[in-house]
Amino acid sequence: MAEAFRRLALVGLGLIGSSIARGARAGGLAREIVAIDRDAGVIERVRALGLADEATTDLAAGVAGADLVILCVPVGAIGAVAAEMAGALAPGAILSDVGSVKAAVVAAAAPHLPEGVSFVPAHPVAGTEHSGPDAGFASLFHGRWCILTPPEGTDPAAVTRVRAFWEGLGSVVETMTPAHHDLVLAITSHVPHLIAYNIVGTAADLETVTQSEVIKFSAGGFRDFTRIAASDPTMWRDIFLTNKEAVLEMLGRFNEDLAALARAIRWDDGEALHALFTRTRAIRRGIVAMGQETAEPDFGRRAGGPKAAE
Ligand SMILES: NC(=O)c1ccc[n+]([C@@H]2O[C@H](COP(=O)([O-])OP(=O)(O)OC[C@H]3O[C@@H](n4cnc5c(N)ncnc54)[C@H](O)[C@@H]3O)[C@@H](O)[C@H]2O)c1
Ligand SMILES: O=C(O)C(=O)C[C@]1(C(=O)O)C=C[C@@H](O)C=C1
Repeated sequence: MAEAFRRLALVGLGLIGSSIARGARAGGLAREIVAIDRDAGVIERVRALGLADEATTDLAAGVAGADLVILCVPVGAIGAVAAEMAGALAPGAILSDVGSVKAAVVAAAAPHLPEGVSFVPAHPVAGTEHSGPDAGFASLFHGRWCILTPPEGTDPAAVTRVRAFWEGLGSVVETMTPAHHDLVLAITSHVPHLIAYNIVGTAADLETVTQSEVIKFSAGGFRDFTRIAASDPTMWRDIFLTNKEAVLEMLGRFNEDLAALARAIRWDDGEALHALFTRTRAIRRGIVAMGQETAEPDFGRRAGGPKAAE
């Protein structure tokens, strides 16, 4: 079993921060857990739920003496939080985060970090459409990827400890560059969310279909989109604004393929439609056969999700 951290400081006790708190406690991954959130109401809930040994809105006091600090705030807030707490970090501490975008997080946080603090950015590829400390659960990361993107020159011992921490939470850990991470997640997570936000918005705007009809007849496919489109607005605004280039690149490809589909429909090209739908069905069946519903495309690396890789 991984060596437990002495004092784990979690900044931001929403879905992800509170799931880490629950999982770290269940797995004995930290001797002491301190919860820090700028929202006093969240701190109150953390206390009521008994998620941490200490809970505070005071960032500097909370991170003082911690040997692992994990930022679990929206991506757009990470730079400011890193700047505010930098002076309070203990020498030898490891700083990490869980942001859904990595290059922008590294650029925003790294310049503020004092000598002797190792930075090991992480992204657990697991979540739900819910937010806040009540939404978290200890098994959220079980069997799910956690991607580490340590900047060049990061102390390998710090990377090893963060890897062991995430494995202790049940994740399967992989390391890659921030730029590669952002490209992969643009197509597997960010663009799908954009599509969901867009289709639900379009349906809600239709003049010939009233809001109540959208709700009444929503079933199957559309209902799945509404779940994703219920995801946190602040979190997703920040993701799109900080992973702009990769999202626009993938959106460009998506738009081209969508135009080809529209053309096939217009010109009664049933063969083209059938060929694509057959290919996509085989992809889904392959994923299910591997026992991993949420496998990532391999981008020339390897096919399948964590379970397939085991
Ligand atoms: N929700 C998901 O599915 C998911 C999955 C993987 C990673 N992430 C990433 O995890 C991070 C947190 O997401 P979440 O879903 O837990 O969000 P959340 O909205 O549930 O929680 C965020 C918490 O951060 C707090 N916060 C915001 N700004 C702060 C600041 N400046 N100082 C201190 N606390 C602050 C908020 O009060 C809130 O309690 C984001 O960076 C997101 O990209 C989310
Ligand atoms: O399952 C969901 O609800 C999610 O949106 C989780 C999801 C994803 O796209 O898979 C969303 C954002 C995160 O950065 C990681 C995971």
